Amino acid sequence: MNKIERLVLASASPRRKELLAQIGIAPEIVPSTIEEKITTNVPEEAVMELSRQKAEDVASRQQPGTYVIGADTVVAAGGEILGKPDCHEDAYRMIALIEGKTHQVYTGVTLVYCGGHGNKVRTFVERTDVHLYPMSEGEIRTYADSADPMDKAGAYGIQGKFAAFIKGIDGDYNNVVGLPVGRVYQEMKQMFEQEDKE
Ligand SMILES: Cc1cn([C@H]2C[C@H](O)[C@@H](COP(=O)(O)OP(=O)(O)OP(=O)(O)O)O2)c(=O)[nH]c1=O
Repeated sequence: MNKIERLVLASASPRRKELLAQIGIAPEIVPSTIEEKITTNVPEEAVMELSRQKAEDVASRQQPGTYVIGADTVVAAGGEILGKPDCHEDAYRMIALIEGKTHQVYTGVTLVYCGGHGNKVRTFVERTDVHLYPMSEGEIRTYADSADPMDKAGAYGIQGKFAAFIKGIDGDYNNVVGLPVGRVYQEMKQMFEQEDKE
């Protein structure tokens, strides 16, 4: 992992930056400015598609030798894909849908290596199942009216006050917070090894 000439995180999410910092990676931050477009109802495919759009948008403005990381997180519940809520009412609706049950969190990640002769792209998706305790109407209302849900997929943050309602998870915790850093590291390592062979 010491061969990176330049690493760029195509994300405005402070959580993703912190998760990379936790494993000793300090990328430059260049958030993507594209309008995100989903062309599928399958959550795994949607997050991979969006992570790729973000990473490729930023990669198109980078010098050769740069690695770019793009990511996207959604919650899937009751056949619906839940992104960030539009307003507090929307947050209430999302939390009422997921309380007392199990839902899935998917994060799609795309790594782009900007080569001199075209880019190399690697995309993958990580899933975590999250089990929630039942919530009263008052608990849903208080949480939905707070600032916490507004910038988060599914209208909750496992890392904040919402922890009071988390019964357990199956899978990677960091994936729920927005970036499965263990998997990202392993995939980057494989990408570098491939570069070395070529
Ligand atoms: C479910 C869940 C999501 N989230 C966050 C992770 C993501 O930052 C956010 C989902 O929005 P995203 O669109 O994936 O990312 P973003 O808008 O924050 O940043 P960018 O598009 O620039 O990359 O929800 C939590 O922080 N905690 C949680 O428990």
